[in-house]
Amino acid sequence: MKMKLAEIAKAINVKNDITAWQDVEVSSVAFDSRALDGGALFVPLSGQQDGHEFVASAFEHGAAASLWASDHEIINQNQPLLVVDDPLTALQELGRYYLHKINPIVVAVTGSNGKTTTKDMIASILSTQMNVTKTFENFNNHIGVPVTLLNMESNTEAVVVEMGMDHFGELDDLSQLVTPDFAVITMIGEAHIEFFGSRDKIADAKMEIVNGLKEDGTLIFNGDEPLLTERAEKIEQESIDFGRQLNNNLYATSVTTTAYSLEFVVNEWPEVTFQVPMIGEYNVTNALAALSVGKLLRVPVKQMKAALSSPDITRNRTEWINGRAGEKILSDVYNSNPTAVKEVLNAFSQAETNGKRIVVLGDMLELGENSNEFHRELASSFDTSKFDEVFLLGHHMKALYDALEDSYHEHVHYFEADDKSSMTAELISLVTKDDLVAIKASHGLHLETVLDGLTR
Ligand SMILES: CC(=O)N[C@H]1[C@@H](OP(=O)(O)OP(=O)(O)OC[C@H]2O[C@@H](n3ccc(=O)[nH]c3=O)[C@H](O)[C@@H]2O)O[C@H](CO)[C@@H](O)[C@@H]1O[C@H](C)C(=O)N[C@@H](C)C(=O)N[C@H](CCC(=O)N[C@@H](CCC[C@@H](N)C(=O)O)C(=O)O)C(=O)O
Ligand SMILES: Nc1ncnc2c1ncn2[C@@H]1O[C@H](COP(=O)(O)OP(=O)(O)OP(=O)(O)O)[C@@H](O)[C@H]1O
Ligand SMILES: C[C@@H](N)C(=O)N[C@H](C)C(=O)O
Repeated sequence: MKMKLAEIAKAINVKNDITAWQDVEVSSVAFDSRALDGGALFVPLSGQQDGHEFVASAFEHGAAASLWASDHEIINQNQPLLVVDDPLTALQELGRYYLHKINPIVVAVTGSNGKTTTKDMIASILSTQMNVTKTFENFNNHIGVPVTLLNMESNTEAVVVEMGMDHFGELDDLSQLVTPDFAVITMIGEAHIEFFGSRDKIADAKMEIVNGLKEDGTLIFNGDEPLLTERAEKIEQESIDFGRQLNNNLYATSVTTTAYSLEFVVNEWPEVTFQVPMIGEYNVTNALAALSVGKLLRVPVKQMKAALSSPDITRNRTEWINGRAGEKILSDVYNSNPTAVKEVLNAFSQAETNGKRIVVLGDMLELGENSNEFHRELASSFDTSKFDEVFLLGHHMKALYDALEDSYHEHVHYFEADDKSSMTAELISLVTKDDLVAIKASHGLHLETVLDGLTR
């Protein structure tokens, strides 16, 4: 973004006189003084600490201006400060203003699983013929979405916005903020079910993404999910479905999978074979969602095929990386929930190896009162013929450990959540160059530290 403070002051109803700084130009927004580009507009947000404590540091690191909450006493009157009631609200209002100024096509993506991957695939497809801005990594909430909007360059033609939620009302707010032309729902799983109680309620919350959908907009949804099909039939806007069942608008045929790639044909283009360099048959479904958007925006199929053959995918989403001992690690440590774990284990079990298949799982969080049952149920994905060693970390994984002990004996290893170092040490002692390791846990377990131990 490039805007002068005079324009920003009007857009977000600034309380103070900024005439002295009206021609100061900002070229980005930032909420962390430790990670900002020169010329940024700093937005002091409240977390464990008050972001206002870091405004001076932001200026030292090159910020051109900063928002400032009106209930905070101004310490330095000589700096370009824009006084507002609430910096977060001001950030969102500025995002809305800038979105309407640039006026790109807006694609919003949500779903229990597959949001980030599908967002990346859509952006790769649209980038073959448009200037595209997409959500940075997983910046998908009430802070991340306005930051995404404000990251747009002035020539942006399409913005692909990932939208996350873990409570009712959050997608409503985000959808009303971005007013999408296309709203994509990847699937309904059990992520954050602790705050909803059922998948049915999760589906209700996910459908909030339609609340801001333009009248001539389109809902693109996973037609294999009855909870979505029954809700999509009730909306006013157009809706089209995708999925593996043959009654979908777009579906895949002749799918072949390896540990490193997927190959499939889609009903709409029987003469084309798509290749995606990723593991996990669920990524065929994500690709079908992305192809649905590309088709609606008339991207030529050859361009879509090329885009999916080398998509720009965010890290730590079922990606293969090399371990220090020569092993190959399937890293999926950003987050976890039952459907995602089952999908990854299924894919991992098909990966060829002359060595051992080692599974490392950390707790799946926010699953509510049935959490232990969700963890115990993962046992159905295990078989000593598929996986040779199992490492489990965290309080809830004890339920899975108890379920596997009789079949795995000394080949199942349990560790408390605060004992990652012991698990890492035992893993390192066990792994050899021919082995494959799959590693997955909820964000809160921070298994990336175990990954570091295996790769550094
Ligand atoms: C408010 C904020 O910025 N938080 C970030 C901060 O967390 P923390 O509370 O520790 O901040 P501090 O108290 O340390 O500092 C307060 C502020 O001061 C800034 N600051 C600090 C020190 C300093 O030297 N200079 C500074 O400027 C600091 O930046 C704070 O602004 O730091 C964490 C570590 O970097 C960040 O992770 C944290 O960011 C929060 C989580 C955030 O929301 N970031 C968004 C940009 C974002 O989109 N993050 C996504 C994850 C979003 C997510 O969890 N999505 C859910 C679904 C939606 C759930 C929704 N209900 C929700 O609440 O999010 C999902 O399941 O996907 C990401 O990071 O991937
Ligand atoms: N369509 C899908 N169906 C089921 N599981 C999926 C699907 N797509 C991805 N996954 C699983 O979810 C994990 C996270 O994928 P991705 O980051 O794309 O989803 P996300 O919705 O952004 O997740 P999060 O909300 O945790 O960031 C993958 O590594 C895989 O285990
Ligand atoms: C990323 C964040 N919203 C999230 O999903 N947290 C869960 C509980 C986790 O820690 O994995």
